[in-house]
Amino acid sequence: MAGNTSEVDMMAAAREAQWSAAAFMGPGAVKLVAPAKVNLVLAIGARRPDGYHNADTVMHALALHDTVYLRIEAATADEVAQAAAAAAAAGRDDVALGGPADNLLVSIDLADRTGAAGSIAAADNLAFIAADRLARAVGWEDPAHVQLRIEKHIPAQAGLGGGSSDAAAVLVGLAAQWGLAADDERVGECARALGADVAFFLHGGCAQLDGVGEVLRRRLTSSKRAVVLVKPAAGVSTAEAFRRFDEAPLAVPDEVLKAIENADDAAEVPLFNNLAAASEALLPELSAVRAWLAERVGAENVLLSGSGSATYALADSFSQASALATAASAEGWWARPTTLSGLRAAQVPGR
Ligand SMILES: C[C@@](CO)(OP(=O)(O)O)[C@H](O)COP(=O)(O)OP(=O)(O)OC[C@H]1O[C@@H](n2ccc(N)nc2=O)[C@H](O)[C@@H]1O
Ligand SMILES: Nc1ncnc2c1ncn2[C@@H]1O[C@H](COP(=O)(O)OP(=O)(O)O)[C@@H](O)[C@H]1O
Repeated sequence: MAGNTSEVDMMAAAREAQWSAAAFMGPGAVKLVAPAKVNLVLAIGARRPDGYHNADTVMHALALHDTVYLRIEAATADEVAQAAAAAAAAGRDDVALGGPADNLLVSIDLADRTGAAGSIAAADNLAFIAADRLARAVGWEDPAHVQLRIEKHIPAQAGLGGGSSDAAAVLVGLAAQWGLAADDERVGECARALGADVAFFLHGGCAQLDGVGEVLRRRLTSSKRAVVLVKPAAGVSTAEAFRRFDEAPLAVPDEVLKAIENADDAAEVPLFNNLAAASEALLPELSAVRAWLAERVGAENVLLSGSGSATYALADSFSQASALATAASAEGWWARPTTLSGLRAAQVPGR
């Protein structure tokens, strides 16, 4: 039985390697890095009439990242329409049609590397929504097949911004492929409209944002400090965390706001998150993760990232982060050692 399983795994791995090489080598294929983030500070304020909350946040990119491959194949309008009809008839949900003239047939191959495979229909994938929105914003009407392969190392519903970062990477990749300037304001507008987290990933590193968390205020000097991420199997829905927050909103102490304003360097930012209590109320296991980490690195170095369900702890060294990840895995939690980083959603040079 064990022999069979490993044979099957090897076949799957070989097929996947072949698929990947065949589809994404050669002209027109690009490789993009889509980093995760943590919120060093998440200071949630008042609820606005549109349902979103004012948020003052300091985000930091991580070395942990998804990898997004993008390949565009020119096609005729008829070919796109026929392929879309065939995919719909076959009930395929890995393909979605977008663009201002229904001119982009986007296929998404999601390869899970987190060990917690979740399937997302292409039409719901933020990577597709990003492509669709950007094509509409710039009036890109050329018919084409857009092939995306997303290797997911960032778990979903973790507060690590994986979906948002994939979306930012697609914006960056398509903008380059379509000859838009790197700072074309329509790219930034699409990012801000896609969700509160997407805009950060266009800047990356360490940055302070306000608005609902999508408006860049300023950049801070980034850090390379080692970090361990620990996440229970269950995720937290961001929308639900905010609903719970509204039942008992927690104010942000003035000292926190002052400390953010005075910090020029990520290392000077005190960790703070007034959404964490709402997420802990939704998922009590988060308190256990927090207590477990606090005992090992001190409570001041431990925080829930965004709405969770990943908690991060700043470690003294990468080997300490690795040892903590091993011990946390033994508790049954998903855990990874990584570092804070200066990464942003970007094309890998030479690809
Ligand atoms: C809380 C934060 C902190 O970085 O991150 P995550 O934990 O999701 O990673 C973000 O503000 C989330 O950003 P993002 O994940 O892009 O959320 P969105 O899709 O924009 O919003 C999901 C839902 O959360 C609520 N929401 C989000 C942001 C905000 N400032 N106020 C809100 O009330 C809204 O109900 C919205 O419908
Ligand atoms: N490319 C994607 N990767 C992960 N999740 C995605 C993606 N596109 C859409 N989603 C949806 O968005 C939800 C939240 O995204 P996620 O990356 O988990 O961010 P966060 O935990 O930071 O809010 C997921 O539960 C999933 O349903």
